[in-house]
Amino acid sequence: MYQHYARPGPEEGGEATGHAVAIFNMTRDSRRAQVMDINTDYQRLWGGAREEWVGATPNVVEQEAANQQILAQLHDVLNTSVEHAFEGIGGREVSRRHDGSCRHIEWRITAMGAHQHDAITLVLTQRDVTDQVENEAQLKRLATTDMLTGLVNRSQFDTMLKSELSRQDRYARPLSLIMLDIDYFKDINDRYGHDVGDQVLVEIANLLKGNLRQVDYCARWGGEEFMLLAPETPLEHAVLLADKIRCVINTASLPTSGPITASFGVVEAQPQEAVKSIMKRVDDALYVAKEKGRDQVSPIELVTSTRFA
Ligand SMILES: Nc1nc2c(ncn2[C@@H]2O[C@H](COP(=O)(O)OP(=O)(O)OP(=O)(O)O)[C@@H](O)[C@H]2O)c(=O)[nH]1
Repeated sequence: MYQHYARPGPEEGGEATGHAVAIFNMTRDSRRAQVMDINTDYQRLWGGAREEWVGATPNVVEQEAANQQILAQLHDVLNTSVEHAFEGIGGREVSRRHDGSCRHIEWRITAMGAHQHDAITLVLTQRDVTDQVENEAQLKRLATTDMLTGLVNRSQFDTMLKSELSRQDRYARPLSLIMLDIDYFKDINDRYGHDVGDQVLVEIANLLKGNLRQVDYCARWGGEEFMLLAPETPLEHAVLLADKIRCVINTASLPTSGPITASFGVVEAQPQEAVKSIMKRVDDALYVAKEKGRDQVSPIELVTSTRFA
């Protein structure tokens, strides 16, 4: 719910503009918190007149139960802190402002002085960090998404694969990886132009998304290559899945005159297998599908040692 502040940061010393502030007190024997004063930004955030707030319980967060819980925890921390040792608590929550809008509010509570007559005066500071949270989310999306297709990109897929491999090891569950590559994609670009090529990639990405389970992962690996990761799926089922997608692509109505085909490599993760190893095996399997004439699925058992022996 909240965290202790180790030490105030450099910009956290005073009441910066745009910070909602409430000064309140709390007594040792009761969990009751009573507002002594508020600033206008606090009024802007929570509504109400200053006179209504004085004597009322401060709003750390909007939700009544969560607010009570924070104040109860604050009381416990204050009662167990050695005198002068309370460095503050804080957190970040989504709260509804008085105007009805939902905002990310960062808050912290620090002491204004030591206990006096068993009461302590505290300062609640709140800052609207919604823009910052949304910018961070947008940056994360940009860093992990392939801009053309909207699928996750290669580096994000690497992270997912690593984590799924360790989960598969931890719980000894099957996990399969499918790599697919559109056949003769260069010809599509050459014949219809790069824009149509891009459109084909987008439509195939949508077909992939539409034919996978929610728990499966789908990424654009680069160019005309895609990766599918299917948790809880042994090799035989992954081969069936790959073949279903192969047929879907074959029969899809795409912005080209003839059908488009794709080749598939399929492998199931081995116990304790490293990312590098499974990637090499799936790439080898795809190579076999291409060598055998394309428009087909090649599971790892069919990979002969001729190329890599
Ligand atoms: N339109 C478009 N083309 C791309 C994109 N990325 C890669 N390509 C093209 O994809 C083509 C891949 O060609 P190749 O690697 O020769 O493979 P291929 O023609 O599909 O042949 P096979 O894989 O052997 O069946 C190249 O012409 C690349 O320029 C992209 O984002 N958009």
